[in-house]
Amino acid sequence: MKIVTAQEMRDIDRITTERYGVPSLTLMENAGRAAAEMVVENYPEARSIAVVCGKGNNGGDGFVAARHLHKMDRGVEVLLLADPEGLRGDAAEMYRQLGFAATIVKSEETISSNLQRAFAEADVILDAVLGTGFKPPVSPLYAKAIAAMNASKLPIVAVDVPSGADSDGMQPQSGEAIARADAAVTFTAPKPVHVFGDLVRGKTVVAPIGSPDEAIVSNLGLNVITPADYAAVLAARPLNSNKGMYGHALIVAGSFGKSGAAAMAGMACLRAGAGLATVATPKSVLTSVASYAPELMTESLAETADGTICEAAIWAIQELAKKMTVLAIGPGLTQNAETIQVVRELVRASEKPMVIDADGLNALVDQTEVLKDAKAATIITPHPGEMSRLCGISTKEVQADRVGIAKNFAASRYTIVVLKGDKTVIAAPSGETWINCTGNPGMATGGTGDVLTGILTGLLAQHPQDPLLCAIAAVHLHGMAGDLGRDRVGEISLIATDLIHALSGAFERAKKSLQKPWVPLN
Ligand SMILES: NC(=O)C1=CN([C@@H]2O[C@H](COP(=O)(O)OP(=O)(O)OC[C@H]3O[C@@H](n4cnc5c(N)ncnc54)[C@H](O)[C@@H]3O)[C@@H](O)[C@H]2O)[C@H](O)CC1
Ligand SMILES: [K+]
Repeated sequence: MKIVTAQEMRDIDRITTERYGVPSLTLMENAGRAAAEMVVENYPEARSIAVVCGKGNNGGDGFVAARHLHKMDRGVEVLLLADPEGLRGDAAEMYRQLGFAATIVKSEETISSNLQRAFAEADVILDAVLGTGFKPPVSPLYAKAIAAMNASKLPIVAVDVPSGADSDGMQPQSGEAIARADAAVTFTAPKPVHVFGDLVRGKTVVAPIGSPDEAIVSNLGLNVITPADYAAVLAARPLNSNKGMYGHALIVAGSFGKSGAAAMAGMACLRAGAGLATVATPKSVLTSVASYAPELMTESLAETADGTICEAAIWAIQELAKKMTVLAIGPGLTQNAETIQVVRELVRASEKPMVIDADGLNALVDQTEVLKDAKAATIITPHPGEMSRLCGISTKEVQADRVGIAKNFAASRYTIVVLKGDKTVIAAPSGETWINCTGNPGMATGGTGDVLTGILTGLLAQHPQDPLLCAIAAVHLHGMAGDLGRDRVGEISLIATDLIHALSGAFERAKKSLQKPWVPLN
């Protein structure tokens, strides 16, 4: 789903009205109704809602939401931070249609006590103070309103954007002058703040309000991953399926002391739906990898004195690869000098699509040209540290421009880059770029990267012709599995195998979300 700027959103609204004949008042009606539904869905127990409205169209959405909440038998108090006479256009019309009296709070002296009194009687606050029309700095009156909302203990649902936030900001935002938000509903398409702002604690959803797809255009060139973007991966299988239809993945992984990385990648690959998964691993660790799960096949490789894959294994791996659909190289390999040579030779010569991760990437430091010359599609999955080594810059520099760095590397090495971390970036050689919003800090634990490699390889085994589709699907599902695992065991106790167990739930959640009109971003 495209990310659009505030100005592009205004253009989309205008074009929707001018070219597609949808009145702007209808857009506002749909937006306000979605906001009311978001409150009820997220807080079904809430009996009383305080709707705080500014004087622009964001406030207009608030009036519509208030009318609908009232119709849904909720107690509603509208707190209008302006003179009703000063309302214009659609917002003025929606104010007229409200159907009950609003409380006008426009004095800086009394606003705090007025809002405190209203909040004492409410269960939820709907924040409709400022939206995409906000120009900093926040006026003193609005600043007091935002401070009062933030000081209350109530959950806050943001209409469009948390008030006071920069809609177009591409970095995390914080500060006193921005409303905190526990949930947000935005309209038509997400703005950069919804993806990069780190302002909403809970769910952010995008509600369609009447703009046709053709009207949603953006020059940002950035997309956020949603299940609809990888629906092909979620499709039901034909009844006459056999395992040959879902590919055979070869995972070259593991070393003495790191058998778990190989096993987790292999299991995640199977849980992602690969027909068959074979883990090729040094002789001395084969038994431990094989004993992890009976469904995994294993191949024993010649090894160095350190129990890592040795150069003599290259021929055997290449022979094996001939029968495979896809290859993954990296989890738990170590940086043994011989093993590094194995990786380089495999990447150089492979004729099958490849996922390269972890020590597979460390082996390519100063050798990244090999990616450009690869015979088949490659997907690399570096974390920021690995990316910094591949690019010869510091991790801090990578983190300061994650999108730019991933895009450059993808275009110059002709590879798909999955730059991991909070808000994983996926960049394709074509310039197409995706951002992921699923996942949580609990996933910062050993082995979650191996699980991602496994999921990605499993999807690629099924869809070898579409590596970008597999990359966006794998990253989104992996984050969702992390969220489901977190809901079960908590952020602190989450471990990588929880993600493997939760992957089936992630597939189910993604499929379910295809049925809903609202698009969840996280
Ligand atoms: N498709 C859609 O996205 C739709 C969105 N809608 C909603 O409309 C707002 C944008 O409305 P707009 O009137 O352009 O702007 P705002 O309401 O966000 O704010 C403008 C309003 O506030 C004043 N203002 C601006 N900056 C400040 C400031 N620093 N301090 C105080 N006041 C400020 C300004 O003068 C204006 O009066 C969008 O977010 C959606 O919620 C529509 O409903 C239709 C479809
Ligand atoms: K708002």
